Amino acid sequence: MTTATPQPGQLIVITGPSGVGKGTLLRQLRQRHPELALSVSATTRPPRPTEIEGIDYYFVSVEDFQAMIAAGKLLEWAEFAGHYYGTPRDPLLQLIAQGKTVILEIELQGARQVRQSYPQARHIFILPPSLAELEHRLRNRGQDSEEAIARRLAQAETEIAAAPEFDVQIVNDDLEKSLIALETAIFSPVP
Ligand SMILES: Nc1ncnc2c1ncn2[C@@H]1O[C@H](COP(=O)(O)OP(=O)(O)OP(=O)(O)O)[C@@H](O)[C@H]1O
Ligand SMILES: Nc1nc2c(ncn2[C@@H]2O[C@H](COP(=O)(O)O)[C@@H](O)[C@H]2O)c(=O)[nH]1
Repeated sequence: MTTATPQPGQLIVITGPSGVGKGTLLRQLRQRHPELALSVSATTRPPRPTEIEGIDYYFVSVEDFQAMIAAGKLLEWAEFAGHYYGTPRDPLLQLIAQGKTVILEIELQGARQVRQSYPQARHIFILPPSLAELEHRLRNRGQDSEEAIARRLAQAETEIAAAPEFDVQIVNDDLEKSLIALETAIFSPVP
C-alpha cells in the first residue's frame, strides 16, 4: 500500500501593533478551527503570570537565543521592546510539509524577513480603530509595566505605517466582525 504525500500547507503571517488584539483573535479562531496550527515562538521576555512554557512561548535566556540564531534554528527573529523574539524553523517546516495551515503571530521586522525567505506566505495586518484605543487596550490588559507600554506604543506608529505592505488589512474594532474578516482572509482561495 502506498501513502500519498500530503500537499504542503499554507503559511499565514499575522502582524499588528502590540495590544491590537492579535492573540485574542487567534484564540477565538483556533476554537472555531482547531485544525489550524499556531507556531510557538522563542523569546527572552520573562513570562507573564498566566503564560505557559511551550504553549505561549519557549522562554529562553539571551545566550540561548543567540545560540539559536548562530545555529540557523530560527526562520526569522527580531528585537522588540527590549527583548528577542523568533520563530523556530524546523517545527514550522514540518507542519507545513504535513499539509497544515500554520499561523505566525509576529511583529513587522520578522514579517518582512518571512516575505523574503518564504514568499508564498499570506500576510495579514491587524489595525486598531485608533491609537487612543490601542493605548486603552494595552493599559486595560494589565500585563505590562508603564515602561513596556511606552515602548510598545512608540513602535506602534511605525508598524501601522507599514500596513499597506500586507496582502490584507483588518481593523479590529468589533471583535466578531474582525474574526469573520480573518476567516475570509485565511480560507479564501490563493489568487
Ligand atoms: N475588538 C476588541 N475590542 C476591544 N478590546 C479588544 C478587542 N480585541 C482585543 N481586545 C483586548 O485588547 C487587549 C490586547 O489584546 P491582545 O493581548 O490579544 O493583543 P495582541 O495584539 O496579541 O498583543 P501583543 O502583540 O502584545 O501580544 C486585551 O485586553 C483584549 O481583551
Ligand atoms: N518577529 C517576531 N515577533 C514575535 C514573535 N513572537 C511574538 N512576536 C511579537 O512580539 C510582540 C510582543 O509580543 P508580547 O507577547 O511580548 O506582547 C508582538 O507584536 C508579537 O506579535 C516571533 O517569533 N518573531
